Amino acid sequence: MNVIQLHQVSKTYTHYTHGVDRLLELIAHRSRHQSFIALHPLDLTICHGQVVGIIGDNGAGKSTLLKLIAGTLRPDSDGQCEIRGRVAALLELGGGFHPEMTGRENVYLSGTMMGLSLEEINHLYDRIVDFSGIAGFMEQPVKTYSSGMFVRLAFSVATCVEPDILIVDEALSVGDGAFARRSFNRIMQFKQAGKTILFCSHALYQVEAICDRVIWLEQGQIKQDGLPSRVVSAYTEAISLANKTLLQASSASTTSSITRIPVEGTAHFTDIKVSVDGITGRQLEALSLESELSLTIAFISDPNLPTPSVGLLVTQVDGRVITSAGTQHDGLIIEREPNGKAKIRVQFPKLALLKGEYWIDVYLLCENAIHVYDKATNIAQIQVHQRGLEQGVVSLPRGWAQV
Ligand SMILES: Nc1ncnc2c1ncn2[C@@H]1O[C@H](COP(=O)(O)OP(=O)(O)OP(=O)(O)O)[C@@H](O)[C@H]1O
Repeated sequence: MNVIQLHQVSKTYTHYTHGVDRLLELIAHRSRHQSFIALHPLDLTICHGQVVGIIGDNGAGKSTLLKLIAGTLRPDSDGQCEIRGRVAALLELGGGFHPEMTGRENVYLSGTMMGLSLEEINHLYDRIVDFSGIAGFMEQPVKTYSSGMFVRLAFSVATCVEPDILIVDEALSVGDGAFARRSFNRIMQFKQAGKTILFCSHALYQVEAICDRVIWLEQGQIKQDGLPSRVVSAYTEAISLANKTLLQASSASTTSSITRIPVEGTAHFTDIKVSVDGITGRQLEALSLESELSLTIAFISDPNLPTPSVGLLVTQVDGRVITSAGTQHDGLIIEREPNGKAKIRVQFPKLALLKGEYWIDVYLLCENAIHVYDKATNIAQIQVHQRGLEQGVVSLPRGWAQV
């Protein structure tokens, strides 16, 4: 059954160079704006129970598309959006909340706007507050909330009202780690319960892990729509070279041996060392099929959490993933100290990469290797040299025979 059906839906925004132009336009009845097509006319059908990821560069039109589906934005006049079922959307921080009203009042307001009766909201109220974890702030105006508190409450409302369609726009990247994990688990429960989910994120790994269909938007048009593995890798290939040119570790914790105790429900790296043939560094040289690449990875985690898993990616300069490895996939059971600390090593003897420049990204993930607790991207750059003329990026183990 189709629950979302868009027919020739587009969105054009009006851009004014100066704020005052809007007023002058009204007074003088002369156009002082430019029209900007954020979304070109598109047709889209989403079936009940599909988990659809929306990916694309900044400004590609992802949020615009989600807002049109959520009904918080009107399409241009020719388009038609048909939506079946109750929609709960987490689109912008505090979107739908009234800043002057208290958390409690906003819960009732949001519930009413989603079509719930007073009795239904009364019935759900404690559950919403309980999941949000901000019971002590429900009588305060939400304008006093931090961004994390906004997300907590908005997420609780959106998911406790049992929507048929859940729309999540990057919301999980805000909020603290423990809540991010809980909300992630809740999304997975929705998926298991067969709900329809639209999930927009720049975290491609998560999109691929969660979704069963991915739509790649480019400059307001659907560039690809299909299986996550295909669409995500096509998108990754298209991401510009510029993304990888700087040696930047995205997590400050990667090499600095920080051992602060993690917040409840979270985990983070405390140290990552990358070495080739015993030399440790962030810019390393290796000899194809001879050198040994080794990573020593230390992390600390809330001891009450299931033991996290660790994954790594070897990528090329354009972001293309060459290979990956993970403790969960490889069946390593990491042993932690009672305080939640652990240290592991992975070795790649006789490095099978051929000549070229490679980068290493390391991820600290939940026990199912989906939710990301911490990441260290571009943690090291490996320049691989080779003796022979073998072509490509990897050397496959092989056997030749005369037959
Ligand atoms: N209210 C608005 N008024 C004018 N232009 C807008 C408005 N909202 C979005 N745009 C423009 O429309 C384009 C698409 O924006 P949109 O937020 O949908 O992109 P996105 O793919 O979600 O980007 P990001 O990944 O950065 O969130 C952008 O160029 C943006 O500047």
